[in-house]
Amino acid sequence: MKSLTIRNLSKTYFDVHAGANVTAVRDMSLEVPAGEFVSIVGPSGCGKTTLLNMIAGFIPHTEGEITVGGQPVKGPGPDRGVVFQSWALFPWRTVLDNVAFGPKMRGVGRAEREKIAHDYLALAKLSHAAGRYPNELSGGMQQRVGVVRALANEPDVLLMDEPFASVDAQTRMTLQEELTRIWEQKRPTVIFITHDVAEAVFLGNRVVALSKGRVLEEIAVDLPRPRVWDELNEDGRFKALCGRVLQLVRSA
Ligand SMILES: Nc1ncnc2c1ncn2[C@@H]1O[C@H](COP(=O)(O)OP(=O)(O)OP(=O)(O)O)[C@@H](O)[C@H]1O
Repeated sequence: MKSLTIRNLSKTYFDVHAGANVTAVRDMSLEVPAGEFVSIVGPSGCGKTTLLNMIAGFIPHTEGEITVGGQPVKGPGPDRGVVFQSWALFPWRTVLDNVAFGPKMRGVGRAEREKIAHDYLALAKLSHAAGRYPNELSGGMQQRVGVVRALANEPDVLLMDEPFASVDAQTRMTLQEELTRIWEQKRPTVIFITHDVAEAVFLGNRVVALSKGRVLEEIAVDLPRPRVWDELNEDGRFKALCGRVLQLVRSA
């Protein structure tokens, strides 16, 4: 697993509609030690997705530096896995082949990549769906497969942009519990963007609140793990942390 360092990072877009520059990320610095789970919250337009896209190497930054394991990010790479809200599985491949696709691209042989895929599907309690096609799965299951597919690449850094936003509340809670469980076993470094304050606190070791392209405040989440909703729903510390993060987001 690798650390992530963001130093004095800025991103300015040229907005063709307004005919002017827009600064989406402004002199931002953030240190994420290897294996940490960081949740990122902030109001719409504060630069969350821009930040994630720069870490992924999908878009260039204007100023500053991003390093993963000490190496500067110059473009996309297998050390960083990305999961978006729209999961876009390959519809013509089974669940197993979707999950095995990343290892296949890395040149892993069939037997080995299928073993990797089976292991990750088992971790996410999806073994029964291995032979199905995406259109035979519910939205929540597709979302889980999307997460598992990213994990099967064993990235050092996992970048997640509101991956559970479009599933029902019940499924979302299950996905959150599964993600924390898998993270505890594999310990990738995670950057998780969400608008959901309770989700940010439930998942993270730390919640970073952004405002207008800058880090507004960082809040350590010292709740014990494993975290399960039945316990945390009643936990005074959890509620207090959610209250604090909500206040920050509203003031941002
Ligand atoms: N390709 C682009 N061209 C011009 N401006 C852009 C572009 N992408 C984003 N922006 C602007 O940059 C700012 C930050 O956008 P970004 O999508 O990173 O915010 P966000 O925090 O992820 O928002 P949301 O929570 O609504 O997804 C916004 O003002 C947005 O309009």
